[in-house]
Amino acid sequence: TRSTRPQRMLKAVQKNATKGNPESVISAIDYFCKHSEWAMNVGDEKGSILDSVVTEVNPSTVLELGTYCGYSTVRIARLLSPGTKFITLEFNPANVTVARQIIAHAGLQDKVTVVEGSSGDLIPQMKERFGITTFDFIFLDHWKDRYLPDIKLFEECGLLRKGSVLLADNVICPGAPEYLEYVRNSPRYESRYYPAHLEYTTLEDGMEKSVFLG
Ligand SMILES: O=C(NC/C=C/[C@H]1O[C@@H](Sc2ccncc2)[C@H](O)[C@@H]1O)c1cc([N+](=O)[O-])cc(O)c1O
Ligand SMILES: [Mg+2]
Repeated sequence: TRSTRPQRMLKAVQKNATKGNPESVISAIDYFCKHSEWAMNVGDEKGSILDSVVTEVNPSTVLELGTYCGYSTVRIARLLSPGTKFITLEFNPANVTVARQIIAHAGLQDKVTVVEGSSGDLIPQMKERFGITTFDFIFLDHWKDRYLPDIKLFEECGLLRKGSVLLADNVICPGAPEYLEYVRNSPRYESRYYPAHLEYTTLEDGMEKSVFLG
């Protein structure tokens, strides 16, 4: 049967990227998406914004929602200090399989744990299963209608501390209007919008950075 887009992306990485070289994995995926098949990776423009926020926060604990093929996982993991706890959640087992191989090709398999399951089920398990008390940095890039329920879940589970940073992809396209309304109007967050474009296109998109105030 026909291969899937994530499988074809993995093949492109294995063919064109140097093992152990995260930059070459990032470039190979961006090249594949620009010249072969569009895919919903955060991309190079928004990826640079992600890089700058991760670098600024220099987190000790990181959570990513929506691994997909591992592109943003590699972008984040390559910037982390040794000993940082990084967990990424992915619902689709086929994506887990591809992501783990792309992360391994970058040589970053020891920097991140890819957990199969849905954020709604796994967020309440973070403390007991992974010994996490609070997250310093959270990247939201999964189902857009899960952004709002999941940020509320973080609050309920006591997983945010004063200064925790949440960065959300796609707040314009496809959009997460209820999430935006919440973080921009809640007195418990300081929010800032980073304008950009939908990956590999000229369509408007952007990322919202929200700092939990405690
Ligand atoms: O739909 C988008 N992203 C949803 C991503 C979903 C990913 O996360 C899990 S869902 C899940 C659920 C619960 N917990 C963990 C993972 C899916 O299996 C997929 O791997 C999207 C769409 C566009 N676009 O242009 O259409 C552009 C983007 O940048 C996007 O991120
Ligand atoms: Mg996205």
